[in-house]
Amino acid sequence: MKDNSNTTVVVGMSGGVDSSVTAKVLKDEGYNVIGIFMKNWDDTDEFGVCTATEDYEDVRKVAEQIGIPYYAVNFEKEYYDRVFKYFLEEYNRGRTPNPDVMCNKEIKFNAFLDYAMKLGADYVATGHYARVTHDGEVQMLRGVDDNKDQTYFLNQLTKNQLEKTLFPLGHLEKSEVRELAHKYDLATKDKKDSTGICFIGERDFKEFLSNYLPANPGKIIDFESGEEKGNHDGLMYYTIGQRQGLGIGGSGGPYFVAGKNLETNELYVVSGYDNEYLYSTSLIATEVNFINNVLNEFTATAKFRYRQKDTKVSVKRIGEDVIEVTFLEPTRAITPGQAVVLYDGERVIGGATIDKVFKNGKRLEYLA
Ligand SMILES: Nc1ncnc2c1ncn2[C@@H]1O[C@H](COP(=O)(O)OP(=O)(O)OP(=O)(O)O)[C@@H](O)[C@H]1O
Repeated sequence: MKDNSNTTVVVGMSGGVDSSVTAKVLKDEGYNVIGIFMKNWDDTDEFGVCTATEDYEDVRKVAEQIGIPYYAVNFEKEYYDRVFKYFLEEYNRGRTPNPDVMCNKEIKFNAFLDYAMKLGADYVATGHYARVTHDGEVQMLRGVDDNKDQTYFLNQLTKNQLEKTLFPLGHLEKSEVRELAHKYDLATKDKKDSTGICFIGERDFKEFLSNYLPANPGKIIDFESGEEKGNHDGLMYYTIGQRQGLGIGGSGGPYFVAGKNLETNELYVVSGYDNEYLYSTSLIATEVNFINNVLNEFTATAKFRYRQKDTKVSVKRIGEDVIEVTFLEPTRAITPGQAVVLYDGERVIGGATIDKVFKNGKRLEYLA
């Protein structure tokens, strides 16, 4: 086996099963492993109890079981400035941001990675379901577990960041990771998977957001007939294509969110899942990140949201940081603020933020 004892890896340990197994696997491969827990959000509840304390307690147990040093660092300020502010600004603009993408770009593979490098680490590792190849030019590949692949959220990582990153779980299925946790009897072996917003966790989203942005109720309008259908609680609570939570029934439904008008504070809905107003044919995206070099025009497959099959697209660079993505077939519920992630088979080409959406060359202004 390769001698890894001179290679130091800092593992981001969340107190969850995936990062526990990550640390164990690397330790067994002979690396010099350090576990670090990040605290990026003050989640003290109304009783003064902080749930991060429990997670850190799990990090301690696992680190002691596998025999690695561990500690906690605080990036609350970085998280607030670089992720949370952006998150609020995007909602304010009527868009649906993706805080997990920003969190990976700015915190896990930036603030945290820098911190690890200053400690003298050669690599950072996380329990993400993705693969990175280091022989030859660095490339990012999808995780082999189709159901867990997290490359959608990692699309903003650059070659420089990936060169210093290991994803030891990328070639495993989630079920195999659980089995390993059981085999090694790790303290987190039966811990439930976390969901929710990166570092902020699971909460009542509406209530949470209303603490930061004033909710401004307004009218719900049938986009096709102009008819008033009811009232909404604030445009920020709705995303394109959504059905649930509109609170409108009656004739003509079911209704789906088709757009927003920030000036009049109106929410546009249309009737029927497959309504033509929910479909578009191309988009313009900004904040483009290509991991490896690309041509100015190429074909690829794309994901426009996390849980979605790939769609065939053609891509054209139209500015330093701007691409135009044209879909082979009209596509439903393309949402400004979300990421478009481009793939060449298993390989991640890169990603960008959806900015403007078009149908047959005409901009869909109503999407906000
Ligand atoms: N608080 C944290 N401190 C350090 N690293 C973290 C933290 N939260 C997440 N990470 C790292 O990011 C990876 C992906 O995070 P995500 O929130 O998707 O967790 P997950 O897939 O539920 O994994 P886990 O089971 O390890 O919590 C984790 O496996 C871990 O390596």
